[in-house]
Amino acid sequence: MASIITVSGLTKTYASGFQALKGVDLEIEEGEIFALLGPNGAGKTTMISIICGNMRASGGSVTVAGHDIVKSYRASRSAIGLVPQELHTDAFERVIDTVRFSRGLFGKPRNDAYVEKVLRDLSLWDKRNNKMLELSGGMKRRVMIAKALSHEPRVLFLDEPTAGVDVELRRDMWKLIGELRATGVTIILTTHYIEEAEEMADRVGVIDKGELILVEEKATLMKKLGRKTLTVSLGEPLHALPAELGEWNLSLNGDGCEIEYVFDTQASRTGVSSLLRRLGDLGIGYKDLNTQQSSLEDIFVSLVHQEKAA
Ligand SMILES: Nc1ncnc2c1ncn2[C@@H]1O[C@H](COP(=O)(O)OP(=O)(O)OP(=O)(O)O)[C@@H](O)[C@H]1O
Repeated sequence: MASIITVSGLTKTYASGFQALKGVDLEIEEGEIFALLGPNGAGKTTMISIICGNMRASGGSVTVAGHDIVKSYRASRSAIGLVPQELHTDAFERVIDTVRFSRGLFGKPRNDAYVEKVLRDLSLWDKRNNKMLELSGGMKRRVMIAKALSHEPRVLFLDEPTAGVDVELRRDMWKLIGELRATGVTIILTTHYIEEAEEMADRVGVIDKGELILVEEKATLMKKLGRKTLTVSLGEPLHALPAELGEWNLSLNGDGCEIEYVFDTQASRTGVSSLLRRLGDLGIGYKDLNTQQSSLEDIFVSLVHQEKAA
């Protein structure tokens, strides 16, 4: 598939001397949904701000739809729709006017049929004459998307589209983004939520401390991330793990009162039932069992570790 965005050797050093991007290379394919994951301060917003032309890079280059973002700023910027994290619109403005106004900012001629299509696609047509202050939070978010789509961009950036929204609204937003992709728009979203990447993305990039440490097909990444930790609370503390438990990768914690087993949830045999059977055979009794999915933070930590070790 053809690339719609090419990022090469991108660096950013802020005036303070802080290096927020340390040479990022990335190709975004036309028509895909790409999720950019990263802990706070990783450099996601810095990278998006540079691609969208809101901030200057210190080094490297970016092209959007074939246009260099510095030499052909207007052409590259008009290929992009950006949905920022914060909602900022005039509370007293009508929905349809704010969307038309955004289109005008890009020098595009008025096109009522297109604006109607965008508003209908986002289920906002019935609200077109409402003032922004009369809308719910979810509707306001959809207006922000309508504004970003108003000038017919080929790429849509969504910066944490579901930060701080409830589960139901998050699911609506995922459905909506899937529908937008079906219209041919390439979508790049940043998120802290692994479920969001799992639900929507075709590919996932992980950025940490200004470096893109991994870019992978989602299916491959989910396989790697499908880890859980089983904690077995023992009836009696153990001084050491018996040799008979050597075939499982276990650790003994909590002053010998807990056995921890990290397993791969995608494996055909997780080893959980055989471990519990072996504990029974050895006469090791337990009071409680608890499993925990690796958190996004654990995953980052383990990815960063793997990267450093490699
Ligand atoms: N204007 C600035 N001057 C100096 N340092 C900055 C500036 N803006 C951002 N930074 C630093 O650059 C790093 C990357 O910030 P950025 O906002 O790109 O991260 P992020 O991945 O978007 O984080 P978050 O998930 O918290 O939004 C952070 O350490 C941040 O403190």
